[in-house]
Amino acid sequence: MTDTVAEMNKVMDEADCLVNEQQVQAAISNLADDITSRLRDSNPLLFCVMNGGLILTGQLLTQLKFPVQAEYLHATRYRQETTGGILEWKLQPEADMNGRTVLIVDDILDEGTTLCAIADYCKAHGATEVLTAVLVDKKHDRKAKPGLKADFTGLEVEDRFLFGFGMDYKGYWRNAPGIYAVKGL
Ligand SMILES: O=P(O)(O)OC[C@H]1O[C@H](OP(=O)(O)OP(=O)(O)O)[C@H](O)[C@@H]1O
Ligand code: HPA
Repeated sequence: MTDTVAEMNKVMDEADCLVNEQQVQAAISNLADDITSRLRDSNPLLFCVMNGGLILTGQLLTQLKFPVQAEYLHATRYRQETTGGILEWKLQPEADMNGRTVLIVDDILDEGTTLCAIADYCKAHGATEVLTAVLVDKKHDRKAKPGLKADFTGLEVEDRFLFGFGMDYKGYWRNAPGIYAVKGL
């Protein structure tokens, strides 16, 4: 076993499970119901925010009960760190969003810098309405704008460094089937 694999297995062994798989699945189903009620007649263009939004988007999409046009974009600011830096666009959206309702789907709204920058980009490129959906909103008062919230939030979770269901710790454990907090962080 490589040192990294051993380290990451230790991270999981020592982590606190804050939300179990069943609770996450229930939150995703609730999100899907709320999004369906709000957007079923809006012909929205959905963007998955890679990489973290991958798992939520996949699980959400099959539960949305209307025809969805799904695309992706890639913006990142944490890389292998546990604090965020400057947002780097790795892939800007290619789809034409002029005159469209856009739904941005991501794993977490932490400080909210990422979602605000993506929403600004979409508005600047002609989207008439930009809505955001996240699995997790982290509870703290360091938001990019006071009181910042996503339009659709699955779960509110305490202010720890999280992994699982799309969220990574040093690039690992996005695949963890629950929401976990790293020991000591
Ligand atoms: O609300 P914020 O404080 O801006 O943080 C949230 C963002 O941070 C994570 O992405 P990250 O930069 O780690 O890239 P990744 O999705 O590739 O892991 C996460 O997936 C969100 O996109
Ligand atoms: O707590 C977190 N975990 C993983 N990725 C993140 N990106 C912002 N906050 C987090």
